[in-house]
Amino acid sequence: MSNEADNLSVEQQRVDHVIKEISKKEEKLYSRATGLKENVIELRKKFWEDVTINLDEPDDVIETEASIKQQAELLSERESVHGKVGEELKTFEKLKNSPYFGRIDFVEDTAKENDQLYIGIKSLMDYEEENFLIYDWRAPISSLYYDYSPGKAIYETIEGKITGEITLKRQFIIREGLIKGMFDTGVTIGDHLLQQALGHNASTTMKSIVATIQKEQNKIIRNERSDLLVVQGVAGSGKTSAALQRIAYLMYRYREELHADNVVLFSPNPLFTSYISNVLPELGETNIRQETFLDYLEKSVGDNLSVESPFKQMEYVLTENGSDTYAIRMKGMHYKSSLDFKDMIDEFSTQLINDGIQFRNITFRKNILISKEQISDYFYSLEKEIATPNKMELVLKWILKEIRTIQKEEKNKDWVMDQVELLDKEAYLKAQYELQRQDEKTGFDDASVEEEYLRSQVVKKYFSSIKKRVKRFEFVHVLATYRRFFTDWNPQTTPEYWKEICDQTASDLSRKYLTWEDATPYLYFKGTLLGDDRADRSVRHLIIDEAQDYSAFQFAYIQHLFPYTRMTLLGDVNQAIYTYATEENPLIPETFLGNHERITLSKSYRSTKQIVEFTKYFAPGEEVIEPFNREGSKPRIRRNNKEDLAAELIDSIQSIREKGLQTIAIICKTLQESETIYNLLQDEVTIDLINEETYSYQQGLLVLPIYLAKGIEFDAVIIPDASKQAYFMESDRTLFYTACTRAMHELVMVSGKEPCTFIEEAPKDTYEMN
Ligand SMILES: Nc1ncnc2c1ncn2[C@@H]1O[C@H](COP(=O)(O)OP(=O)(O)OP(=O)(O)O)[C@@H](O)[C@H]1O
Repeated sequence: MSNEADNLSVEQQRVDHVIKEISKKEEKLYSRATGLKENVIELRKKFWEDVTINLDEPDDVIETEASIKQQAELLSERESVHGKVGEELKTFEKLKNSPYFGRIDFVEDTAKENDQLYIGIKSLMDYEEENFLIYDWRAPISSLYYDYSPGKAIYETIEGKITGEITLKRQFIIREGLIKGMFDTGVTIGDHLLQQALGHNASTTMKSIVATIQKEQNKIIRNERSDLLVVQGVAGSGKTSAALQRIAYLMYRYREELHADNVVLFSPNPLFTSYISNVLPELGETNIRQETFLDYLEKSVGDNLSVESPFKQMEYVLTENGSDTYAIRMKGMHYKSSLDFKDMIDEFSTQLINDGIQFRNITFRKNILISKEQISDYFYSLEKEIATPNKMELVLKWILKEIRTIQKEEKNKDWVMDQVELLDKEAYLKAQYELQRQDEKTGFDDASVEEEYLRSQVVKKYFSSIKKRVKRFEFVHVLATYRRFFTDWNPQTTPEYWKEICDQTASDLSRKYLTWEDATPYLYFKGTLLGDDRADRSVRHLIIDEAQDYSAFQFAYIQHLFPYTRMTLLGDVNQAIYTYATEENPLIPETFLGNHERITLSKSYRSTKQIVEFTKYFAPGEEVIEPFNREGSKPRIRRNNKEDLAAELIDSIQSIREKGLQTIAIICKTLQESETIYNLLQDEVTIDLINEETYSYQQGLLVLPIYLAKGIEFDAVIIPDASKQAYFMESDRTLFYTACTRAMHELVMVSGKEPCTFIEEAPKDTYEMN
């Protein structure tokens, strides 16, 4: 037998041994799980039998409550243990299929013993719980695997640095318990495995990359020192992948203190949220809070305002050029994205200390209980030095006190008696029961007491909704105050066309419509009046993907909302598709971030070498872009004449499918164009149109606008109109680049007679034209 075959046989024996150990442990755990399950079922069935219920005396009621609570706690504790055991069993199943993916042999300088370490998605001890059979990829020692090739190596532990030598580095592909591939690697984590990982077809959900994490990516994943980590990575360089493995790493590293709801990920669109939703569960971790920034803002806006999505804004920018209001809105968009506008809001807020905040009347049955003037007078009578949100708290307390007084007076009015007469039998019975209980103590017992009681119940019910609204600060008319900013106030310095911008904004606000460019400023302003949502103090880590799409103002607002949160920003300046609104974004070096650490990723893994070699010529930024060495065919330009676009597209789709590629995205500049293409093709082929409400997609043929394809990848991309008429402005460059870089294996661009200038920037030998 050759040496290689020998090695393979020894390694397979070890895999078999590990699987046997897992099976033994699984069996033991399984019987524990069965016991627990029965226990939980029994507890649920007998829940009420084991609770002592006695409501006769107040003391008995308290005792009953305690007894229910105790029983519920016991049940929930058992359920949670049962859940954990279930999770562990699932992990065992995964490990039986593929126990590990790597091995390193390491000789510590002090020990001189050759340790063989096998690395997989979870740690595993043998049945006797004495030796590690598998090390978790996140364990400190596992960093050796990602950071070093054979030779001298160091890793860090809590106790300090450990030095030694790696004598072997081996990678495995194990499926269903069988070694399908085994490679001893030199410099980086072998091309073999990476080639395999990248050569497959696109999937509708992202996969974890733990077996092939690259050294640069590992720096992002394991970074613990920075409060603000900024990653600029070219398209397809693994930013999202690194972000997700980083979350899994942090959850492992800080497992005692960091829970899934302490970590928030802002993603670019709902499709992306579902695209990445499997990675953490695949790694055995619970999913964290994932939302779009739009979702986040919408939750806090209130006032029945409708918020424009960034996608609608982009659609407006791309399709409404030429309308009367367009130029003004573009100017407004630009200004409202800047920190100058934030300063302007601060200036306005400072002035509101003296006057100008708008309040709402507190009304009840069409009568004003407390007028807005009274509220305003009370507010402005408070010490000027007290911060506005604190003054609002004081106003709130004052209003509630006033309402309590009014409530008492209201009780004796006629309308209350009318309502009492309309009460149902149940309310009367309840009243009698209550009064009987009180009677035992007070000795009261007559009809007037009952009436009194019922009156107070009716008034209480009617006033409770007012109180709730007061507690939500609805007495402050934030919208009207913000509107005054544009109608009644003259800032010291203003941008060009400020008057027109103001008119346009005021008219939108009158319609209760918040454009995307106004959404963040509005919430920031609301925070200056009412204070910000305290719940966000629980967020310990915030990860922002596609960070280049955030304006200076939006990012400053995020920092203001999460002052104690560690942040990781990941993005690519080349894909900054909102540059029409904001040229400043958090990824541009030294913009406005303050203290931060920056990591750059320049290798692109998603697309074939041919696609990267083509797209890099028209990439907007200066970043170095290196392709990973995976071969494919050159991008193709098809110069059709417009009349037979459908035939042209179907022909392209067929030739792509003949290569065995399944997920083909027709990526358009706008939703409008996507709908046209969809209508053109829907009778000929099965095709899905993706819009901003689409939350997931199936493999197959899709049509979608560029802004919804962000962060996602497809086997093949077809750009149905890559002509000079479609992409001609400088601001189209990032759009075109983003669309092209979604392709893993094939890129086809259909152009008219004149392909767009960006294509012309690439040397002719980087593409084929027919
Ligand atoms: N180390 C790796 N091992 C295996 N696959 C990888 C690795 N790094 C990246 N990839 C793959 O490359 C593709 C692109 O990765 P990812 O989407 O994370 O890149 P990105 O930088 O976020 O891209 P973009 O900014 O263009 O959306 C994915 O298919 C991912 O699985």
